[in-house]
Amino acid sequence: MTEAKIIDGKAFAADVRGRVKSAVDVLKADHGITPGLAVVLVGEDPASQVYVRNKGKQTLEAGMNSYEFKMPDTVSQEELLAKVAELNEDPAVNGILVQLPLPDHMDDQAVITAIDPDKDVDGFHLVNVGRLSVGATDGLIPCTPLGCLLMLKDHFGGSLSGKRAIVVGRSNIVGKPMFNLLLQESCTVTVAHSRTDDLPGECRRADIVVAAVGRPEMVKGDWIKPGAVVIDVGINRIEKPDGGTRLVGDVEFESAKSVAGAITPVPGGVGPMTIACLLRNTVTACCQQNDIPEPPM
Ligand SMILES: Nc1nc2c(c(=O)[nH]1)N[C@@H](CN(C=O)c1ccc(C(=O)N[C@@H](CCC(=O)O)C(=O)O)cc1)CN2
Ligand SMILES: [Mg+2]
Repeated sequence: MTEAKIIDGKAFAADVRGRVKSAVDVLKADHGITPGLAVVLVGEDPASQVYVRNKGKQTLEAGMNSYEFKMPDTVSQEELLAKVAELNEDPAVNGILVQLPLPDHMDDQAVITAIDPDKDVDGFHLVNVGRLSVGATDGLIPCTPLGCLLMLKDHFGGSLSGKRAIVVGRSNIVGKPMFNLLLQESCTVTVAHSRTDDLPGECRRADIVVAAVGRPEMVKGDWIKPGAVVIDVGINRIEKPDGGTRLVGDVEFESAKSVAGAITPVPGGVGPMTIACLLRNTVTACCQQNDIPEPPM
């Protein structure tokens, strides 16, 4: 058995960003419009600070306007909601993202609900959840599942029709939207979770495994059907024997790569696609708000 193809998420994301930039160039040249993305960060979580900085940097590199708002973790939910309301009304802002997780004293869903669904470039608003579940074409799709789908479609040369897929994990942010996207692509989809009976057996039936449980290296190589495509959404920091730390996914990479047909690594797999798809969603939102056709991306 040959080793799996390693899907290079970094290169793939760079390619998506290049296509987003070309689309932005078209919007500027043909319509005089520059898309704008507003990102709100509450508190000082170190990982969130890095993600928000990268979002701002990549937004500018794609030729779009970036607006960054930092609020202390002592800010009240009312103050955050007032900021969201202001961004909803700002015509220069086409996309709004509130970085998660929010501090404990805030209700994530209440904040997401306050975002104008047409500017909800995270795709987390109930209106966008509904649009995705009925297959509407005007919805905004959550960035991480969209990134997974783009990589899968590329791998299979476009069509996923008839593939047996399993999504391990049922979160609102990844598992459930991933289920809907794969179903829309005419896959036969199983959603597995902590109560699933015989999880290894369920995984072994799948041509596509999307692991999004948040448990380090839980999915083992002998759970994978030979030749299957494995998309690892997990980002888990674990301790090394020498006391340092390293990032691992939800899949045991070494054992899985000798069985799978293709596999995404961690880091450098799905992660970079999240921000690339955020930029893509911002262009999509901008085109929808201005009633102009979306340039190919
Ligand atoms: N409002 C949102 N909050 C959060 C989201 C989101 O999509 N919307 N997703 C995550 C964080 N996130 C972006 O916000 C994100 C996570 C990871 C990566 C990434 O590129 N990861 C790298 C590894 C990075 C590292 O070394 O730690 C990789 O996997 O290669 C990008 C964006 C939660 N919050
Ligand atoms: Mg609309």
